[in-house]
Amino acid sequence: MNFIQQLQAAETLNDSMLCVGLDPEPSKFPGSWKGDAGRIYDFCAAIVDATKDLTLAFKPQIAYFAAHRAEDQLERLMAHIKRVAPHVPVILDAKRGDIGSTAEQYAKEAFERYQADAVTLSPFMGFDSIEPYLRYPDKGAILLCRTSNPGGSDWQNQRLADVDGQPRLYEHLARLAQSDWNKNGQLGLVVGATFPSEIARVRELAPTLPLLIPGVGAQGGDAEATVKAGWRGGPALPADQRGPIIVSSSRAVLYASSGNDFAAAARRVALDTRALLNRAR
Ligand SMILES: O=C(O)c1cc(=O)[nH]c(=O)n1[C@@H]1O[C@H](COP(=O)(O)O)[C@@H](O)[C@H]1O
Repeated sequence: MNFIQQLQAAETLNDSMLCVGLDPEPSKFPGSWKGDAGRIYDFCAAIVDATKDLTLAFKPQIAYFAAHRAEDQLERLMAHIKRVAPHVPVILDAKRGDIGSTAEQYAKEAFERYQADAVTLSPFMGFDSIEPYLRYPDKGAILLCRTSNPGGSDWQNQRLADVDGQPRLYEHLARLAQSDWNKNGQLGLVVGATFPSEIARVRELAPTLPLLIPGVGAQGGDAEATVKAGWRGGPALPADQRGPIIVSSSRAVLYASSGNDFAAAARRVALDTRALLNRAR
C-alpha cells in the first residue's frame, strides 16, 4: 500500500481525519517523569496506545527528539507504532529542504532509518530538492504550502508579480504540486487550520492531494471551518478522487492533563476532536 492508500484505509477504519502530533516536551510530563528526557519514548508510546483507534495518522516532530539526544527513542517509537498500529501511517515532521545530494541523505533518514510513511518538506529550494524523496514511490512527501504561523504570510502570501490577480506564492506551489511536480502521485500539502479561506483555495487548486492541516487546538484554528474548507474537495470531482485531510493536533492532546491520567485525558480530547471534525463534514 502506498501512503495515500494507507491514509484512505485508516480514515475508513478509524472513521477519522484526526492526526495526533507527537511533540514530547519533558518539562510537561506528569509526576515523576517531569523533566526526564529518558521518558520520551514511554510518554509517546502511552499516547499512541491510547489514541491508535481514533487517528488516521501520527506525526512525530523530529526536533522534540533531537533536542534531547533522543533519536534512539524516536526509532523505538516508530517501531512501536508499526507494531501496535500497523494500519495508521506515520508522518515524520522534519520540514527538510536542501540540495539534491543532501536531500538524498534526509530521504534515507526519514524512510530507511525511521521507516516513516511520509515526511514534511520545505519546497523553497525547488523541485530538485524534492526529487530524491520521490525515488521512494510508496512514500508521501508533504510540502509546506500555506503554514499555520503568522509569519507564513511573509513569503507565502506574496504575489509572484506585484499586481492584483497574479497568483500568490502558495497558490503557485499548490498548482505545481497538483501537476508537474507530482511525478508519482506522492505529494501532499501543508495548509494551516488558522487560515480556512486559504485551505479552500488550496483545495480548489489541488483537489486530489492530501492536505496536512495543523493548527487546531493550541494555535486556535477553527476545526469546523477547516473541514468545511478542505474535506474531500469541491464539487468538481467524484468523492473517491478527492484528497483526504489530515487535521493535526499536538499539545491540546498530549497535555490534556498534567497528571498520571495523561493518556486517558489525551484519549478524551482525541475522541472529542474526532467527533467535532466528523460532524463538520
Ligand atoms: O508541518 C507541520 O506539521 C506544521 C506546519 C504548520 O504550518 N504549522 C505547524 O504548527 N506545524 C507543526 O504542527 C505542530 C503543531 O502543534 P500544536 O500547535 O501543539 O497542535 C507542531 O509540531 C508544528 O511544528
